[in-house]
Amino acid sequence: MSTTVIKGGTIVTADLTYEADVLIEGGKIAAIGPDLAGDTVLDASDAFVMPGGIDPHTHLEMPFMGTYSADDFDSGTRAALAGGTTMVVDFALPSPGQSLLDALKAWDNKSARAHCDYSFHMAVTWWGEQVFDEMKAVTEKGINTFKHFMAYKGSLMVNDDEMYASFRRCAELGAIPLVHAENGDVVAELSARLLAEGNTGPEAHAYSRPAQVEGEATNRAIMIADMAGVPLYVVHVSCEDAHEAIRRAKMLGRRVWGEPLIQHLTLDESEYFNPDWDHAARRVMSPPFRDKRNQDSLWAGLASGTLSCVATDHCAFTTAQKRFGVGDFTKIPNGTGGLEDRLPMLWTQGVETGRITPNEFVAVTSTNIAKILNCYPRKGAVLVGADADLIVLDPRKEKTISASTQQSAIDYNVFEGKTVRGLPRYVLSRGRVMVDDGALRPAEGHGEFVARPPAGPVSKALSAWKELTAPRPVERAGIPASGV
Ligand SMILES: NC(=O)NCCC(=O)O
Ligand SMILES: [Zn+2]
Ligand SMILES: [Zn+2]
Repeated sequence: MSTTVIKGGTIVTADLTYEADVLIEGGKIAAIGPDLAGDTVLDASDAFVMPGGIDPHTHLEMPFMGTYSADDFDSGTRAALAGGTTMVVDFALPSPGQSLLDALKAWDNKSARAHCDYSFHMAVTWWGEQVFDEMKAVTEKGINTFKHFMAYKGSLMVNDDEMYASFRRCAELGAIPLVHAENGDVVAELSARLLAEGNTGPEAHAYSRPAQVEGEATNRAIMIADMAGVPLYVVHVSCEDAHEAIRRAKMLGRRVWGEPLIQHLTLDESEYFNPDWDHAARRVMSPPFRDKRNQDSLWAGLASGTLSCVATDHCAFTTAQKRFGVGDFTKIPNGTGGLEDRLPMLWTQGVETGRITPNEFVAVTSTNIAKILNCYPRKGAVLVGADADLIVLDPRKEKTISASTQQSAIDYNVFEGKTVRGLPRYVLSRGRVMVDDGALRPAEGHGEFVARPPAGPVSKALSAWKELTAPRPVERAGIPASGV
């Protein structure tokens, strides 16, 4: 079997920085140490060898708001690899009333084109006995995360009773619920009022989703998860109100994780006031971009560990698709891209500025989520036996982001014109060189599904604690527990 060696680099993991070569055989890391030899040699001098990025939040070819997101598993995973991401986790989305297993089949078909490894979260978009039953079958297929939308009233949103029932089921199965935390009832009211008052442009999207709707919903989801006895993962945390709820819960020992997006960390609400309608509409996403105070809160969360992972929520729509909402901001498809830009943007605006360390960079782009999703150390690690999903990141390699050179299928880039460093010299997916001296070498269909079993360490520990502290009847002499 032929071997590859990455030579002369500095290995950076979530907790260590040291010089060593990495030997790869059969798609796995076979040895780490000095003076290793292999059939193919990749030069990592003056560069960092890290676990490939894992993006836990993508929507590829997703049916949404009357259209489909424009990047599919072909262009989406090419974009991922070009930016140093070697695994994506996409959302299988049953339409209301649809079987979860049918939705999974549909996502399975789409993912056949993937260039890098992938996994799925399952969305709970409606509730009933069938969903309850199928959740078990879904976990048996290697999916241990279930997403709940607290917004998008009338389409994807679930109510509190449904969410509580689903969270209880997750607790029984050792699965983890995810939430999109915005108060969908309030958003619907505000949107209707704004439209009635003649606020029809993309800036009204931001007015309709103030930080309070996110803070309220985040706190509510945390409390419901605590009552259901299950950990909770909050996607796209964009503001201090939501971060504060997560921080407070963590300090009380609750098992909650928060995921900011690279867009919310680096782009602000002024984008919505741009006089060019297309410019503003291209940046419409939920939650919307916020002000500097909220951005500072997210950066502080990454540095302090109260926020855990940086994702993209990559859900890209073309300008033509965005124009569905001319005259009515509620019809602008919600979503932005970012898969190719997440790592270089975070390196440039996070590590180079000193907001986070290189080790924290690895933690929040790869290792933390691999642990949460229960696929560590197969993914997210530079360890003997781990999948050889690796990047050789060159801290001096520089580019200016431009839609004209991106892999994504859309006609613009929300980071257009930003100069970034920390680009991949090499990217390996299970040992196969996908980016070679900076050039993408795509391999459609190379990507494999990553099964993630339930009952990971945090789920197990929390169930043990909840069992130990569960309500119990008090034994009283002479008084029977049940009536006579
Ligand atoms: N975030 C967004 O605006 N679009 C994608 C769907 C979602 O995550 O809410
Ligand atoms: Zn969302
Ligand atoms: Zn999303």
